[in-house]
Amino acid sequence: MSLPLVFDVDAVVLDIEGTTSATGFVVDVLYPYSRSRFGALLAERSDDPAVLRAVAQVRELLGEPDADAVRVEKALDEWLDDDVKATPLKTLQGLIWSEGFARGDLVSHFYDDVVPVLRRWHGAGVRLHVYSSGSVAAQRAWFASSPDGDLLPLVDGLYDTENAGPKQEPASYRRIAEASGVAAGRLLFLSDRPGELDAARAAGWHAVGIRRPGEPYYEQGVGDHAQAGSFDEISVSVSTSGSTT
Ligand SMILES: CSCCC(=O)C(=O)COP(=O)(O)O
Ligand SMILES: [Mg+2]
Repeated sequence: MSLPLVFDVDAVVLDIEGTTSATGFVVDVLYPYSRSRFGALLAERSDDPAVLRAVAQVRELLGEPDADAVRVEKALDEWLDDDVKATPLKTLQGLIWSEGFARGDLVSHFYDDVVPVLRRWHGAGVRLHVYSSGSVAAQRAWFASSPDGDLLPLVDGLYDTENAGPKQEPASYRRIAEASGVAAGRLLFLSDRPGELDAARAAGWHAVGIRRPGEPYYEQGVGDHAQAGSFDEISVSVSTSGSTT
């Protein structure tokens, strides 16, 4: 095992897929669950403001202002096939999944090392935030319905591509720092994707790449970022002299 990575920060910001949780679970369990329900959602809840807004965003991304429900569903399915993290896809998935979690159809997944470490960091006064392409609604349901019970009390802030912006742009990380009231240099981002780590670092954050065998980005690696194979390899504390904005 490598030496622990040691950070004195006020908050840790967590990516979900590939970092706290298995991409395979998301793709094999959550994606089919949403795919089989898009048609009904578009047909039966076309007046729901969240659905209306997402459909408008799909049409805009397609450049097809008149796309009907069949065309919109086809686009959603194609984005799912290619794991495109399009905001309206994530919004509609979030609506479907949050209802699936509430009904007890779905239970989320966390790697074994994650929950004990999150509890330890939270107990030590480290603030925990989530920044995922999954929508805030999906994140809330994901943390509330874990195999270890409701983990939402551990989490202070939830950020997605709608309220923060794309994960590969430094401006999104600046927005999160501003919204959370934590100075950039007091934030640590954990993610499996090098482009996201680059963007966080460009915004002045600390960043650690999480590399788990079997994950899509494992072979590619995380460039010149510090890396860990599990959360156990990362030590986080909050010094009393830490400056927050
Ligand atoms: C509970 S979020 C579901 C996972 C998901 O749809 C997703 O796109 C996660 O992407 P991430 O940014 O966490 O890698
Ligand atoms: Mg990820």
